[in-house]
Amino acid sequence: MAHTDRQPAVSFRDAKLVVGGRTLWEHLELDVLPGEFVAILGPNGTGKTSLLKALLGLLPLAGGSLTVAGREPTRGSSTVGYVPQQKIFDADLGLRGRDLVTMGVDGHRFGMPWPTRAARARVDEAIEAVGATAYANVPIGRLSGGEQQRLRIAQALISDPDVLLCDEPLTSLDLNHQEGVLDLIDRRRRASDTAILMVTHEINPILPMVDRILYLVSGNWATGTPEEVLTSERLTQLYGTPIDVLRVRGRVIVVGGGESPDKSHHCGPTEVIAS
Ligand SMILES: Nc1ncnc2c1ncn2[C@@H]1O[C@H](COP(=O)(O)OP(=O)(O)OP(=O)(O)O)[C@@H](O)[C@H]1O
Repeated sequence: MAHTDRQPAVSFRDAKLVVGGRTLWEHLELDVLPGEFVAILGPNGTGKTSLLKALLGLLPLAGGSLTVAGREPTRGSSTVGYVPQQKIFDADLGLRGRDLVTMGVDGHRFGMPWPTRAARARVDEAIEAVGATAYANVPIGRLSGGEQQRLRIAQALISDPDVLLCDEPLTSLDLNHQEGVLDLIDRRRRASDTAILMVTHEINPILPMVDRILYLVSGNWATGTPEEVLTSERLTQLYGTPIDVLRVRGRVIVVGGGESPDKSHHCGPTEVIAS
């Protein structure tokens, strides 16, 4: 549960991001409080991953300001944990899950050749916390998608970050593994007040734990609770084309009409957001 009396974990003020000469979004105003869970939605190419990169200090803003735990984001900071989009590791890669997690110690994501005894103990703890002890010494490319994802989460959390960024962490996971991964993330934010920003094309699996949504569309954006943002009126306004939001047995289905935005989504032809 978010605490309103503390400084925001993340704060965008009149923020503008330009990538490759194109303005992805601008005038963005968003505070994310400690312990808050924010889902970032929108069609392909609207700048969701780029927003995470700005938070990681990898992309500078073209205007406005951005702070993470009160400071400008810097590359490699241990304040921010990052679970990147899933990439398949080569089965012949020598890297073990344990090595991957070790790279997360103190934000040194690109290697830590000689971990100290204390670092090794932290790695063991982080691996145990995600339930990955049994396969931590197996080459990571031989593990299932869900097992790999647990180890990525351990890597992202080992530096005890204030903010956890997740880029489509549920892609290619079955329902069981989706639930396992979400449970890990949700437990963490409850136990440590970690703010979560999760990019996703599938809102339904995370709907029960989402506090707010940031919805990006073609340079425009909307923020609010799921009930506020996921309405036909709000999304029609945002997309500039008729959109219907349906609620079916607790699931949200967004249906575009005419020049529908769903063409640019990963989902089926009529469902913009659905699991
Ligand atoms: N380094 C770069 N140079 C030029 N253009 C880039 C660069 N990185 C990203 N882009 C472009 O910026 C736009 C936003 O990319 P981004 O990955 O942030 O989108 P996204 O909303 O996360 O999309 P998706 O849902 O497909 O993952 C895209 O058009 C992309 O091609």
